[in-house]
Amino acid sequence: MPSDFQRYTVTAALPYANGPVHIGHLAGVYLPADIYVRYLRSAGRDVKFICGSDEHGVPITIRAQKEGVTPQQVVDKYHALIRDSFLDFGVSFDIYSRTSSATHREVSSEFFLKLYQEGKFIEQTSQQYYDEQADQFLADRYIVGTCPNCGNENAYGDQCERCGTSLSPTELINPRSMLSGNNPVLRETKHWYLPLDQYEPWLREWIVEGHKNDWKANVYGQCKSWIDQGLHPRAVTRDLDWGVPVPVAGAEGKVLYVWFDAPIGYISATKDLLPDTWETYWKDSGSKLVHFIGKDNIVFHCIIFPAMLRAHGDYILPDNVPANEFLNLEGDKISTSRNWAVWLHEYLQDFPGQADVLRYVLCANAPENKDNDFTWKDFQARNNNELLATLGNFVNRAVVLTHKYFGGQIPARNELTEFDRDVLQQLADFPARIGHLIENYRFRDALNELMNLARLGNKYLADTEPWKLIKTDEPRVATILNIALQITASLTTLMEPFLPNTALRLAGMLDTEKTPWTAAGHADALPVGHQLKEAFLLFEKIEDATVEAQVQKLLDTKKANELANTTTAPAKENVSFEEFSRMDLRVGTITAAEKVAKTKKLLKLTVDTGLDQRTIVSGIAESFIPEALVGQQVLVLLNLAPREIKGIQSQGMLLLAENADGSLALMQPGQQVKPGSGVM
Ligand SMILES: Nc1ncnc2c1ncn2[C@@H]1O[C@H](COP(=O)(O)OP(=O)(O)OP(=O)(O)O)[C@@H](O)[C@H]1O
Ligand SMILES: [Zn+2]
Repeated sequence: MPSDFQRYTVTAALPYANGPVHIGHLAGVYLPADIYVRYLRSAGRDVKFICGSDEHGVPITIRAQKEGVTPQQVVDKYHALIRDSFLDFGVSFDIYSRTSSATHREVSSEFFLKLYQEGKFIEQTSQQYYDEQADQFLADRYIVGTCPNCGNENAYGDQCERCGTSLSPTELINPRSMLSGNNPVLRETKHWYLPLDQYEPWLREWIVEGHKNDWKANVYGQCKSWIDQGLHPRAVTRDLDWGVPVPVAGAEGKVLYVWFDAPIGYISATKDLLPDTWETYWKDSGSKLVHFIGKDNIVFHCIIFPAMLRAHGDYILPDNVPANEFLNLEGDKISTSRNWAVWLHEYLQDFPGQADVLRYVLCANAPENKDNDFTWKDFQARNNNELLATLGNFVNRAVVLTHKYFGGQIPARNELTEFDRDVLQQLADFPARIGHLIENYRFRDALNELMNLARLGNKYLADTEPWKLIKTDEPRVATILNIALQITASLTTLMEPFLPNTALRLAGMLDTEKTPWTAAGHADALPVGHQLKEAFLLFEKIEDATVEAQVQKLLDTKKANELANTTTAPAKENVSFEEFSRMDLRVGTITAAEKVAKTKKLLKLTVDTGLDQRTIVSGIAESFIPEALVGQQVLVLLNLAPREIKGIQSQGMLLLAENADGSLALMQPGQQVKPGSGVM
């Protein structure tokens, strides 16, 4: 479906600058956006790729307070980290701006002011929660309480993260201030609201009627359900001191709501990029606006922001919002606060030069229509079995054989067989097919088609077996390798949106320039006699140990989270001193230790108690190696009634501390003491 748009304005969700980028962000938003844009550029379209950090809002001020720094310091740190890791990953933004910039303040203020002056807002005074100790209104996440929907005791003032319900602070049961922990009081405050209910008929016509067929089912479905439920006026200002000040008199101490200012950030970033011509990309109906986002941002990009743009009147509306579902990690929801993520900057450090492997895996497994799971095992398998065994192997064979038989020069194509013609015809069809899929936001299918071209190449070489023919029919081998190399040249062009670094390296090996999309699919991309550079491997095998180390890192995180979450057991009832003194607690020295046969947990210990050498059976085999226990001093309860365990008479008990993860630690005297010393 070749479009009649003259230019494209492509945005990717502004990352919130209170944490680094993880693989969920990439798979959901930045990678598909980058593939789309790289393809459009290759196809010769006029496109601007816009992004930047979202730097306002309550989570940032809360984080700053916790860390004892200013909000500006928080956003400076994460803005730089996010910007640099995107760059290393090859996300080819035309601009990566930020909403704390002067341009943004100006553009968002003007936007608000125009709507204000034209009477597009409702002004409303209402009762809102106020923390008297902190002397502050409690916006959004500054207030927590019990969710009226699911009973979660830690729901936020704007949303319950457990059941996903969007809330207003006054709906919370038993509200508490995040600042002081106190119960807040209600106070009057004035805010401006965008009356979304007034836009409902228009939104219904534009989305429910107008985009039924071209928007993704998950996006369309969510929008329709929001509209069907009925829309309500939404406050676009907050009582807060971090953000764009509300630019009207009498609004001191108020800022624009972060979800009002953030999408305007796309516009201000475009203005930063193109101070003179930015308006063409936002106001000319020949511009196609596409927002790449994850599913939790759908309502903001499909309902609220379009209503804002419509209220303003000068702007175009998004042509499509191809939102993705969520990527999970090893079966669990990715979470910044629980550190359950593969962080982009860490990946780039752990896998230097292998950004494309992650790009490949995240695209092949992207959550396009449903939530999906990233596992390290799948990562390894896709690298070793697909990138290396299919794509890398084909290219390597074609180039190595050409060096071996023809000194690295493209050999002449001689008489063609039926098979050759068929393969060349198939080759010719790939660019349009892949391009069509990308233009329809079907990136997984597009990548699979790219791999189908590599599979075609592999099959062609496997079926024609040039390494066998070389002794008898050199002209035939020349034809075969010529065709294999034409496929390789097309692969270079067609892989660029997905695997830009590999495309560059392969172009180096073929000694060609970067070619436009239209140059792919041709039988004469590489002229006869053209000299290739030396062959090298495009992909490396990823070993078991490498992915095991990554899995271990996640297991460590899981353990740390469990430890942090376990609650200390409640206190037991009091005992009298008399009861306590009846216990004969002593220091003993372990003189021998061995595993009890046919058990997993039991060790048979011999302990020197000062009175005797006695046998104690203890369930500690999973925490200690027997040899390491010999010579250790331990606390022993001597007069615990003897008991037979697995046929062994056990006399007494070792005292141990148990960690939340079940691991055990010996209770030992702080220094060596005589065996049999009493404990009191
Ligand atoms: N696991 C995920 N899978 C797909 N998309 C995601 C995922 N996590 C976040 N996104 C998307 O990435 C974009 C940027 O996310 P944003 O910076 O707002 O962080 P977030 O949604 O708060 O994520 P997190 O809570 O993990 O930090 C948003 O459009 C969001 O929908
Ligand atoms: Zn809930």
